[in-house]
Amino acid sequence: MIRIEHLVKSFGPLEVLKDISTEVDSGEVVAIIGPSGSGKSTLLRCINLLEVPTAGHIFVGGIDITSPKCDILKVRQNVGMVFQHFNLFPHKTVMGNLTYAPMKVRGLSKADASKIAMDLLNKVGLAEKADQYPSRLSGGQKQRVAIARALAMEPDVMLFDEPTSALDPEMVKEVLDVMKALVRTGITMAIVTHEMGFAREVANRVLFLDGGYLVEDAPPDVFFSAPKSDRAQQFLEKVL
Ligand SMILES: Nc1ncnc2c1ncn2[C@@H]1O[C@H](COP(=O)(O)OP(=O)(O)OP(=O)(O)O)[C@@H](O)[C@H]1O
Repeated sequence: MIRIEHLVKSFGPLEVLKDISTEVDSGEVVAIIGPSGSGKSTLLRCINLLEVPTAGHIFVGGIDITSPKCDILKVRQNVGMVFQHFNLFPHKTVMGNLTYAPMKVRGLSKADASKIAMDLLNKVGLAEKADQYPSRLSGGQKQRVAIARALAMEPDVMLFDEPTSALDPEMVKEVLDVMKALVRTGITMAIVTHEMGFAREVANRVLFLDGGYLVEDAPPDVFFSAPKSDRAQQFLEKVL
């Protein structure tokens, strides 16, 4: 579903991703972990072109999204993203947040977009909040709306950039539970996370980045119990 070939990303003279190659199969769930500043968010953001790679290629569903001919809006339609700070539209209701892009970008009628939105709000347990504005919601509820909003575009791939980092501890579980339910639907997911227990439980693979290098790419049982590199061992000693 996603193939990354020799990806390099620089910000001016600073090379933050260094020759990264990996693949994510359809239905796979990949956790991206590593120390602060190692390039995790930048890697994720390259997959929907929020960051434009400096070199290398990224294929999503067989399409080279790094080709100059590629339509960025089409890519983003197929690759949903959930951010740490929710990024909901503050002046739209929950329903308005969910129906905006499906109507504007996918050209759905209001009735069709509303039906998809209501199904999703039921799935994330927030149907009764459809007419509320984001400012009236808790952080956990906002993040569940953000997940539903991304899903309303019916993407093939979902990207999560530290989706629970900005939440109070008691709200982390409700968001992780929604994500676990999503995993069971078989959608392809890439998740930058500091939640090691969650990564261990739901991911098919762990990508460990350090200093812009993809240092390890392994199943969670292997990575967490017997990391190959010193760098991953040191990291795990600090976080587990
Ligand atoms: N837009 C930008 N302009 C310049 N430098 C950037 C930009 N975005 C990221 N960087 C730098 O790239 C490096 C990698 O950042 P990135 O946010 O990808 O790391 P991360 O592993 O996600 O970190 P964290 O866990 O702290 O979020 C850092 O040195 C960061 O300062």
